Amino acid sequence: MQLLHAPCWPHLPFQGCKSPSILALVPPDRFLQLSAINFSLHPSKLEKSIWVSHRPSIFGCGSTNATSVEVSTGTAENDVLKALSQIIDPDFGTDIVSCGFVKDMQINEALGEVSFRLELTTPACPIKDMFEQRANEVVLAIPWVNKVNVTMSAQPARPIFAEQLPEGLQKISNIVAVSSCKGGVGKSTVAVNLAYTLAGMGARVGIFDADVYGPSLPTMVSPENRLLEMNPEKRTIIPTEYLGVKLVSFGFSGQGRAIMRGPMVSGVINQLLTTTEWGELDYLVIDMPPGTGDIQLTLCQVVPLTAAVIVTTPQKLAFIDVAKGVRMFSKLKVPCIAVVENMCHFDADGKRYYPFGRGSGSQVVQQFGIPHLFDLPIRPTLSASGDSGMPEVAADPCGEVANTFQDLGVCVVQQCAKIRQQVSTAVIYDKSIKAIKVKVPQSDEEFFLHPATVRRNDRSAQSVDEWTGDQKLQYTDVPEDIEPEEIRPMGNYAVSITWPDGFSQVVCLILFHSKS
Ligand SMILES: Nc1ncnc2c1ncn2[C@@H]1O[C@H](COP(=O)(O)OP(=O)(O)OP(=O)(O)O)[C@@H](O)[C@H]1O
Repeated sequence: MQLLHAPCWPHLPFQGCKSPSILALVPPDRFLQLSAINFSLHPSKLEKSIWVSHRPSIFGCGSTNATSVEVSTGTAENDVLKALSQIIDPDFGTDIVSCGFVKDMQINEALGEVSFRLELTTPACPIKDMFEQRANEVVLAIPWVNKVNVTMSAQPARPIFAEQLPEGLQKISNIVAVSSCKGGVGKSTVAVNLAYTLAGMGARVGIFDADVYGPSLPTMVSPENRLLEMNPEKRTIIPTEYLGVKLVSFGFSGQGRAIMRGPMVSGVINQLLTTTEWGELDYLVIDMPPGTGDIQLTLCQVVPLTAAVIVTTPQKLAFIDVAKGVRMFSKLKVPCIAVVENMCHFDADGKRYYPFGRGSGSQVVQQFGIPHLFDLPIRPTLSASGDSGMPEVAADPCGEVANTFQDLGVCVVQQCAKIRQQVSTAVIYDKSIKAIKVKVPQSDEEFFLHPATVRRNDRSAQSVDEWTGDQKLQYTDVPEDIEPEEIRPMGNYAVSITWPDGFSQVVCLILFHSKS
């Protein structure tokens, strides 16, 4: 049988990580052959354990634990859950109960009082008010209910292998790269205004200006403190802040523009990014240096990027550059979620002009299957606000530019949540048939794995001696009827399975390219 070739995920911090089990992602027909072969072996002989099929797809912002309705199953609870299941998350196309948003339900049947929490993965969820309002409405419509108390919360998804990341990055839920392949197309303008839009939506946000040669951030914002402070004991950098957004740029280091060679630049960027005390952030927006060379590649490998937004201008020539950027992210397995076509038109004398031509953005969208395209017109105010140190979306939050950024912000929030959700809905435990169910997104196909086999195939240091490779966890140590207690997504490409003995098994989802 032909073996499958597994590409590595260079942007994930696997180095030094204690060999997690691998849920390899293979075409469904391969899965059955491989699983049969693997599972017929004694676990000590297994190199990689479980084989699952999966492809990236879907999006939304609810909690990512699809099996976590924490209620008993009395009639009253069933009434409430049934009512709540009428509410469909428009992004996931699934009801909020199946999505696992409903938590901590408490019911006092005698008084007709119901309380529960709707847990989302991001405080910036654009439809959180709709969820809250509809949840109140549908539960109040139950005949025996007199009072409903809905609380909203957000449980930001933890980054993959958080403990393996540099300390400063450990509490950042989503890292979004804003990239262009040419300079001067408006990448920094988009990065800064996107970041302030996300902050305006209620998220905790940081901006990292990774352009060492020509940092734009110091011009575009006006923090009181224009120099980064160091924590001398921890040897870390404390970001400066403007209008509630944390900021780090080489331009705030007091060293002006850099005259450095590529490897030095990479070193400086990585040091700035990873030694910063970012604290808890929902989104870190990275204003990437223009281009697709070593500096950009190294940066992508150091940080676990959730997604990328590509900025371009309408010229035909720009298309070629953008294509390079999309290919770079694709190689690094970072999903490109949106293209912003900047300076696409301007309005004058009641007419619309397209000074750089039309169609390059839509060509990118079509050719590379990027789902969203945003047009940003030429606006003197956008340029002026950039130069004045006050982002346009903050200066004029109801203006046309702010509206476009609001749409982009909603897109980023939804896409980031969906990227995580695809992992959580890809792997869940189906208690009724006592099997770990693995769903192939964008298809009806599913696989069922025997929980004991999954547990036995763990390859972490707790189950296998790291030095000798000898099996520590013996086949008979795992009861045949073991059931997982919880399956949680970790970052884009892994789930953590908690077992009754408290052991937390990290299982990676890795896309396989079949060499058939
Ligand atoms: N839509 C727009 N309308 C008017 N001016 C704009 C627009 N977008 C960007 N600009 C202006 O164009 C100039 C370049 O923009 P910006 O610095 O964002 O580009 P960049 O791609 O980040 O450039 P670099 O690669 O050199 O950092 C800035 O002065 C900015 O204010």
